[in-house]
Amino acid sequence: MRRLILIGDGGHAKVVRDVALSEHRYELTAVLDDRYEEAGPGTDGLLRGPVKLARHMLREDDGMDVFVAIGSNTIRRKVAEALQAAPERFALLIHPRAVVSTEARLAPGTVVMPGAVINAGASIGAHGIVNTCAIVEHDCVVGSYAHLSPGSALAGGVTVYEGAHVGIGAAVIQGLSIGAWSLLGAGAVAVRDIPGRCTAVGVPAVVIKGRND
Ligand SMILES: CC(=O)SCCNC(=O)CCNC(=O)[C@H](O)C(C)(C)COP(=O)(O)OP(=O)(O)OC[C@H]1O[C@@H](n2cnc3c(N)ncnc32)[C@H](O)[C@@H]1OP(=O)(O)O
Repeated sequence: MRRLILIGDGGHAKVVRDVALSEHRYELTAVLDDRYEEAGPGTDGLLRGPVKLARHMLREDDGMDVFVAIGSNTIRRKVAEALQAAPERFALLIHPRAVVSTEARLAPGTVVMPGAVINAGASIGAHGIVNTCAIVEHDCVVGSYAHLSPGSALAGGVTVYEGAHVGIGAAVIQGLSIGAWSLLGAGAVAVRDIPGRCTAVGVPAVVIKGRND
């Protein structure tokens, strides 16, 4: 069984940890987060320590992989890039009760939460989050560092560009795109393409502001 370092010890990481354990492919070894200044055992016996330990641990142990379990798309990218690890050292975590087509492609560093459905021809980029019960219909293309929140739905052939966040319960009708690093608000319905680096809300979704983060 390979060993796994989880980076991040917040709410999202709790759920990622459940997914990792439910797959029985990994033995969880360490939970690293910059809230910990020193390395030491946590109450659960796992190593706790700052994120900077990860690079050394990965270098020293070929049987160890890593997963960046940080909910913020921008921070997840920053931390994943700083690790400078080969793509295959980033775990791909899929909950056993997610439904993923054999004709879908998922990149390393991505997590698929329970109840999510990813249909044929869809692809999910690296370090994505397909959250609880999200639906990714056939032929969708989801970029790296994107987050599809719980209960969100992409109809067929939707493109979600890098770093975009589709809010909880939001929907995108077929063939449209959500621009890079944009946020589609909770419960919104996109009926037109949403440009990059903006926040759009409502039904139908309209852009309310730009985003610089
Ligand atoms: C497991 C997990 O927890 S995964 C995380 C899932 N989380 C989400 O999906 C959160 C998505 N975030 C949202 O929907 C947020 O409300 C945002 C990002 C759209 C807006 O947040 P902010 O940038 O802080 O804007 P703010 O709260 O000031 O709202 C701006 C205006 O938009 C309205 N608004 C905000 N969100 C929405 C929404 N989802 N739908 C409709 N209108 C909205 C506000 O009422 C406000 O209107 P007003 O100016 O007339 O008063």
